[in-house]
Amino acid sequence: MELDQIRKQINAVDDAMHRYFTDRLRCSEDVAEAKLQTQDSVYKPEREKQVYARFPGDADEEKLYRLYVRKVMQLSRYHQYGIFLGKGNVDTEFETQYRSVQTAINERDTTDASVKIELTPDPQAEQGMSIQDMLSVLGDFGTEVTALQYEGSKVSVTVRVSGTDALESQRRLFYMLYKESVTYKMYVV
Ligand SMILES: C=C(O[C@@H]1C=C(C(=O)O)C=C[C@H]1O)C(=O)O
Repeated sequence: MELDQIRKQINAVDDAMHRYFTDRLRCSEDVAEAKLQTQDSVYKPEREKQVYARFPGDADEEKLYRLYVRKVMQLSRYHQYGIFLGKGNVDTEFETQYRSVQTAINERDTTDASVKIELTPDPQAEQGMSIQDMLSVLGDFGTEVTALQYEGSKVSVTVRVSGTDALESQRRLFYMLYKESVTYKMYVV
């Protein structure tokens, strides 16, 4: 088959995947609404395990599909955190930390600030993401990581935040890290 023809097929598959992805995200929105009603949490590791378990094979297609679905679920959670925050549903502890970072950035002469996030990821990822997942998500959304330190079970990630607008645009990302870590502290350095 001609390369052009195969690429047309790929485009058609991409169109279908885009439609399915959007459908899945709509379902995820409905789940978020239901969770908001019952004050339930976004991340459900047991459910995610069930999702993987439906595709248990050892073939490359199955293994790669599980990795793909992993990313899809990460984005699905990110989307749900957006819905939670959009409805003002945010943990007080996070809000306090976020506000003090905001104030500190406001009080600076320059807009260029570094925010240090000290967190403890769950080694078994029962609570959420591993540090590798977190770095991957930070990278996905264009957050610049300027330092990374491992201190026992804790990790310190320093990120560049150029002003309060930049902070606001990263709020959801930081909230996701907060919700999916065992401990979380962020401050301007
Ligand atoms: C959609 C849900 O929320 C989260 C996202 C999931 C998904 O995208 O499949 C699965 C479990 C949760 O971590 C859910 O709880 O079903």
